Amino acid sequence: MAQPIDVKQKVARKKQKYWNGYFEKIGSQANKSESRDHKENFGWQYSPNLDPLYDHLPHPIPSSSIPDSVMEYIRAEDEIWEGTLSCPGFKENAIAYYRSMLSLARRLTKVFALALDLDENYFDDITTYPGADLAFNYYPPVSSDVGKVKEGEALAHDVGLGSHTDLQCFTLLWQDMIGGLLVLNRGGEWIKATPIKGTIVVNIGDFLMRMTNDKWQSTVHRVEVNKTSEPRVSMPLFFG
Ligand SMILES: O=C(O)CCC(=O)C(=O)O
Ligand SMILES: [Fe+2]
Repeated sequence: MAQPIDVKQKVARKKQKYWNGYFEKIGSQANKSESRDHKENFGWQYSPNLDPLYDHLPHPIPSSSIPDSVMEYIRAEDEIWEGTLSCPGFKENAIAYYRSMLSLARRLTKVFALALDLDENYFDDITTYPGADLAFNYYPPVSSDVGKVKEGEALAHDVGLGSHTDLQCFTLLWQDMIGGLLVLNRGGEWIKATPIKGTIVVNIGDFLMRMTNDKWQSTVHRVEVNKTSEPRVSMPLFFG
């Protein structure tokens, strides 16, 4: 994110058809009743080519090895990686992280299945080609940005990322030690998800809420505007 804007715009999401690439600051608004989001991010969508489950196949995986009914839902746009090559190691490290999170997510589906009194392999068949999207979120310190806040929007109402639930089954969220993530508890109070070193936050998403007939509820959460002097980084994997 420290790259010049023209380098980042080379991989701009608006040049892509799907949710792949770089999204500029104040470019999104997760909740229309709150401010635009004071964050930028780089994200990408699932590709079987990155999935450890298919390491035994030749790469790139021939499309004949993937069912047509799956191919039509693959949203990866590999050209985004070309535009990141000026950052040595970025692509390799990003993909290594993605692959470990994908493996962890699959292990967690077994824990969830057992917790729901199901066979531990219950989710295996429906996660062979999962929705698995990763984002690197970057929340710059907002003090230097205040002048750019839309007129009429009080800073007190500004958010890093507006209140929302995640769409997929669950999210594995790594966050740095800056803090700012809030979750809404069942009593309607916003609770700080204070960062704990070496841990990740697991949020239930809307699909799992639907699949469990609302027994497990998707977590409403948001991120406060970053008023510290350091940028904040988080890395969610949305899995479903
Ligand atoms: O940055 C965070 O802590 C939360 C990110 C998030 O909720 C999202 O990207 O959906
Ligand atoms: Fe979220």
